[in-house]
Amino acid sequence: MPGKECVNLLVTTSQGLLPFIESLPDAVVIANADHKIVLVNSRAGEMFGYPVDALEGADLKMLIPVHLQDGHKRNVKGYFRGPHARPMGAGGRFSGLRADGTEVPVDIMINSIMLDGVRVAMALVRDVTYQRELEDRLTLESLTDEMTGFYNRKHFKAQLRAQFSAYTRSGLPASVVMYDFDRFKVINDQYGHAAGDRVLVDAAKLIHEELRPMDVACRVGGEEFAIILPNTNLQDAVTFAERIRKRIEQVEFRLDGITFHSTITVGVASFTPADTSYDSLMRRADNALYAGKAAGRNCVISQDSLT
Ligand SMILES: Nc1nc2c(ncn2[C@@H]2O[C@H](COP(=O)(O)OP(=O)(O)OP(=O)(O)O)[C@@H](O)[C@H]2O)c(=O)[nH]1
Repeated sequence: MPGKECVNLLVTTSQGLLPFIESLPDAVVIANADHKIVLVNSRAGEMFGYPVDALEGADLKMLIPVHLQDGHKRNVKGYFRGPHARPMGAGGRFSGLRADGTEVPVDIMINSIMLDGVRVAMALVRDVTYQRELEDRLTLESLTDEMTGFYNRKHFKAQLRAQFSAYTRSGLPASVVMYDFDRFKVINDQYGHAAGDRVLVDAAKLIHEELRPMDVACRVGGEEFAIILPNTNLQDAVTFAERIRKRIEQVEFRLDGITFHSTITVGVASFTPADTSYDSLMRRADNALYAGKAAGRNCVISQDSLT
């Protein structure tokens, strides 16, 4: 057969290959076209929590989490139709299944070899728990406002876009509650910037207590915030907005023995059938907020009140 894979194809025996795969720092799992494990190194046994002889001869699915098993079996079949060296999972995230039922995040490189006269796939499996945790932390940091712990504007837009898709697909309602602190400049001027920061941080904690797990609280500007309330109609969003407005109004903020108060003005908007993108909802929430400022602040205005 012509082609690169044939030039590189390793032809060997289990006995000949074993010392080499035992010398590798990664787990090695070799499987045939029938989805059976034919050879593993002891590192694979350690990684997956099985004795080596419990793995050899077993179905490969015992190392694959249930939700990935079907796709994996199809991929193995496809692989044997045109085997070549490549990473598995095509840039996606893959994980293995340990004997104790936990998952181990892995990166896998596969190649085809001839082993004991049979074409098999040899997988080098690397535990990437540390890298995945780091990746997840960096992703979260890139979407989060450090001061308040709320998400940032970038995440707000991405989430609102996703909510708009869900709304257009299935009519699932969603609302946005946008709030801005009143005369915040006065707090900064009167008590100092640290006092202003204290208000932003403590108010975020307090509002966080009012959220459901599905709600997405974001800092969209200096002292401007927006909360996405999925599966929430305008009336319920207004009730929520009124609740947080009252909580902020009642709280006594403290810094270095000094106490002070603050209030917020809130604009509320929900998707409507006329919306062609999430932008129009944002505009309505913004307009409602500014109508509230014009009306004297410390109040909740919904899109229904806009003319
Ligand atoms: N302490 C602190 N102040 C901030 C932060 N971000 C923005 N600000 C301040 O927030 C103030 C916003 O002022 P304005 O836009 O005039 O609004 P305002 O004084 O709240 O008045 P209204 O919104 O009209 O009620 C400015 O003084 C900003 O410097 C922050 O992270 N910390």
